[in-house]
Amino acid sequence: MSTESSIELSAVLGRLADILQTRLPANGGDPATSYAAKLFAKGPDSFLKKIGEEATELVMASKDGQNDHIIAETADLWFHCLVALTYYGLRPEDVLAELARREGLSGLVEKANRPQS
Ligand SMILES: N=c1c2ncn([C@@H]3O[C@H](COP(=O)(O)OP(=O)(O)OP(=O)(O)O)[C@@H](O)[C@H]3O)c2ncn1[C@@H]1O[C@H](COP(=O)(O)O)[C@@H](O)[C@H]1O
Repeated sequence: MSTESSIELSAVLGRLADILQTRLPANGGDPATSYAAKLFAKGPDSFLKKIGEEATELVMASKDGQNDHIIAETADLWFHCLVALTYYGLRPEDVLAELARREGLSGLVEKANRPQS
């Protein structure tokens, strides 16, 4: 992936997070006109349940192997994850920073170095 498209990726997520911020009850989000505001008004169980559902739908779409369906379900999952991040006062940039921190660190090595419990 080129640097340009990765910058656009961050920009899209950042813009969506900015919009979600305006949907919080404290910022005047209106459940009558906004799906995100409706989720925030209902409370965390509403969007946490959606994350579970969308993850399951992504698994099923992946099993079917239809790319457009996989993309749509991933978008739904990412959207609801962003709703959760916003609710908990976090930003997509926080997640991207964590992924950047992990860059080049093999998952196998990281797991082997975890403290024994
Ligand atoms: N990216 C999205 C987005 N992706 C998915 N969705 C909604 O997420 C829901 C997904 O739920 P399902 O597919 O399960 O549909 P459903 O079964 O009818 O949903 P439920 O009734 O079970 O809740 C649908 O209502 C989609 O429209 C989204 N809603 C909003 N956005 C973005 O968020 C912005 C703010 O949206 P509002 O808060 O509605 O103004 C929009 O401008 C968009 O950029």
